[in-house]
Amino acid sequence: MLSRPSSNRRFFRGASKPSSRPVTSRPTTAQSRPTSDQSRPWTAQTRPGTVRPTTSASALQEGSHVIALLEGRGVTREVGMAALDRETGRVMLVQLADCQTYVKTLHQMHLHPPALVLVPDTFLSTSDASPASMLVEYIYEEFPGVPVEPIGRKYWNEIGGLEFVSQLCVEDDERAGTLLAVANKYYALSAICALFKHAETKLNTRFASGSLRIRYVPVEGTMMIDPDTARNLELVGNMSYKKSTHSLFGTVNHTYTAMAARLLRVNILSPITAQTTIDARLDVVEGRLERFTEVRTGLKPLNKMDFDKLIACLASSETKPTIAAKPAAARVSQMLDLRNVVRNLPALQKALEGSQSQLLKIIHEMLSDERLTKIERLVCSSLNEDGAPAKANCNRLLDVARETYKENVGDIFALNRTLSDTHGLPLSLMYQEAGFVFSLRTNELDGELPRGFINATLKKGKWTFTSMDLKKMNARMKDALDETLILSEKIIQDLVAEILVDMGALYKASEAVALLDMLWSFAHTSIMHNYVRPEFTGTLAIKSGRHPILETIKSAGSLVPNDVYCDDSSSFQIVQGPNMSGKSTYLRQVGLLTVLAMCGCFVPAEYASFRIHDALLTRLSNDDDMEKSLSTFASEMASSAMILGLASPQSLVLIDELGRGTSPREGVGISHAIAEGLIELKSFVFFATHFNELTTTLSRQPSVINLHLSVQRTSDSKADFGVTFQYKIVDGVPQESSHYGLELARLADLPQDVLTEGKRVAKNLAALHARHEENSESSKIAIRRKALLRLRTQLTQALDHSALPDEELLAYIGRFQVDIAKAFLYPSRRSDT
Ligand SMILES: Nc1ncnc2c1ncn2[C@@H]1O[C@H](COP(=O)(O)OP(=O)(O)OP(=O)(O)O)[C@@H](O)[C@H]1O
Repeated sequence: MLSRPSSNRRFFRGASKPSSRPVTSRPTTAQSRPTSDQSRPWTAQTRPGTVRPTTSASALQEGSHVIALLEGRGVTREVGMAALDRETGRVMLVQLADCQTYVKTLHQMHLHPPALVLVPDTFLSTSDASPASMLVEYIYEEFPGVPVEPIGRKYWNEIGGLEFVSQLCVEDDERAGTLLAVANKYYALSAICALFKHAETKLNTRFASGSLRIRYVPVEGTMMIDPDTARNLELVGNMSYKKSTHSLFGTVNHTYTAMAARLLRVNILSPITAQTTIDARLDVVEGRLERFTEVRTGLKPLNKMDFDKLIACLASSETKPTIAAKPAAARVSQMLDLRNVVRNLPALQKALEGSQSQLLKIIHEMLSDERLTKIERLVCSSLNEDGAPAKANCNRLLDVARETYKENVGDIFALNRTLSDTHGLPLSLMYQEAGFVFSLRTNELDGELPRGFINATLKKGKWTFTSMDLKKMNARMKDALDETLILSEKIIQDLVAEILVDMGALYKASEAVALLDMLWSFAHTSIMHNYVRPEFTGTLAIKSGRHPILETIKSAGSLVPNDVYCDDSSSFQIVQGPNMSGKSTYLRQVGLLTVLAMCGCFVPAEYASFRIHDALLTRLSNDDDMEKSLSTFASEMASSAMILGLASPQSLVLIDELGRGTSPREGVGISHAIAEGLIELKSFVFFATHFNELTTTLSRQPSVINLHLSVQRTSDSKADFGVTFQYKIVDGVPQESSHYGLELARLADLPQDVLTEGKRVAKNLAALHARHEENSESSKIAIRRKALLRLRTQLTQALDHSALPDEELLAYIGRFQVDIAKAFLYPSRRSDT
């Protein structure tokens, strides 16, 4: 899917007003969906299954968060958000200034997929005269099926929010920082207040004091990837293939624990921007994760474990506690899981002992917390191997209840023996939900059951029945059993209360294991697929880069590696080539490799250097616009507006074919205008287009570079359109004489004289165009400008990143002199690459 439906609404705001909707009903985008090939863009015709989503699939992962959102009414669109993961008990707070399309808020919501969204009641539509807020409209569109619930305005209270944070936030090293960070965040605090009020009153859940990991997330520390981009690049999921591995997440996910898989997902959707942190992660992966095997052995017993979920279960309790045997049994099983976790941590800690890497040292330290040993001792000494409380003597009442239970069971067996003797029948006992019953095979009963037996039923060749005495004994036994469990629950509750004091250590251990597991997964992937360590130099330079998802799908050797080079002097790259030549794949590869590198993972290439980007923004062609019955043009314009609004010099922008939905002349005009806007912003832009004219109209811009995907004419009739796709990126504009469109026309059996005339006109036009270009004074100026810009970038690069000795550096700089002289003396020898 990809289109931001609401953005289109914005685009046509004058034409149609968003409809107001009742709280529970959600718009169905499928209603007026056209058939799949109706008005399909021509470029997408025969593409075989590249990994591409085909349905809206807005939820990249099943939601488990309750998200409370509050928006300021001012011009700045300040949004506060509090998200509680119901499964893991993590709470995230964020406050940001958003734009008209709420792309940042939606991005944060995708990072914490919602199961329920809470908004102030005033945000929802009450009548046609008072429509729902735009933010709510966007949520309906982006997360169809997720309920949006109104919460009374009085519950959105800043002071109440701060009280909740200071009462519930776990006592650890980050607590003080969290309290400080949220102190002046009015919207985020109000949102958390409404969230916990809702948890108490509607979800019937209360959290123990100091038991939740509440964090304030500064949005600046991560690269912004809008939800459409995440879907189009198939970062965490794809809808074309059933196999979940056909996504970036699937490609690098070899994690054992659930926490690590979650961490990986969040990292891929919002990679980090702190270079020191990225480098620390890369150091670990480069050492191929010291003691790779030992770490794996330590992680294996934790397979599928979710510490966070476990800790959250321990920390939460029902607001109206029901003392019953069932929750008691669940508590016992949670304690057993906790025991497994704490028992297995020392193996991991040992595996990291004496590590060289700074990050591994920190993880080792987090796992060496003495409080973990204390918890282990506490749990192990409190539970038997079967999970029953071991400290029998610690509670006399429990002793008595257990004895009574045993006696009751003994009495039931004695009754069975007595009745068997009295009636001369081989009676046996069976345990059912309501307690014990007598049973007899049909062939063991000759005639009728003796008097005194009741409720006889025949099932699968067996009679089962009971007696009044047995019923009474069952009732006594069940009472004793319930009493045992309830008393055990009390003991476990006391144990939990003791553990809760050291909750911070458990959360820390969970974080440490998640990070270690994720890094192990990175190391494993880079060994398996031969990835290399990326550098961060400010220049995007990739040698023989491979599309990481395509690499796992294509047969060995069939994937063509490609190079990328982009710096300040070549920040706008026009990528051309006929249909199916690999343009989209090339663009996506640039995006995917950047994401991998910024997560701290190695990348599939022979060499790779990146810039740290603040945002990855894309307009990638997709078929889902059709499904959402949106005009291609409207969708393109909406995403372009979003990109122009958010892009900065630090952004990476990928645009695949603009201007498809309008006339060619308008298409060129609009593409040109958008391209100029992006050039001015100085973002790194990869711009795939079929409009040859752009290479001319943009040629005056010194930072524009032309590239194309090479194809070769072939006599092989089996080859597509009489050409072979080489999927290789090469410098410069494609040769006008190629005329692949005419080759295609030949296949369609156009008369020979029409083809010949077509070729003649196309050739003459190309020659005319080339002559004009060569002689034009302005094109000479453009070439000189380019040369100067390149010189400046090369000199800055050399200053910032060169590790060459002085002499070699001088020789290197000397070569720039030659290039610049050539550009000024022979400007007509174009070298725009
Ligand atoms: N480097 C490559 N190595 C091998 N196969 C590739 C490579 N790049 C692309 N392909 C294959 O070529 C097909 C077309 O690629 P892609 O969709 O990127 O082309 P395109 O030029 O964007 O096409 P269109 O203009 O029709 O959108 C895909 O199925 C893909 O698997």
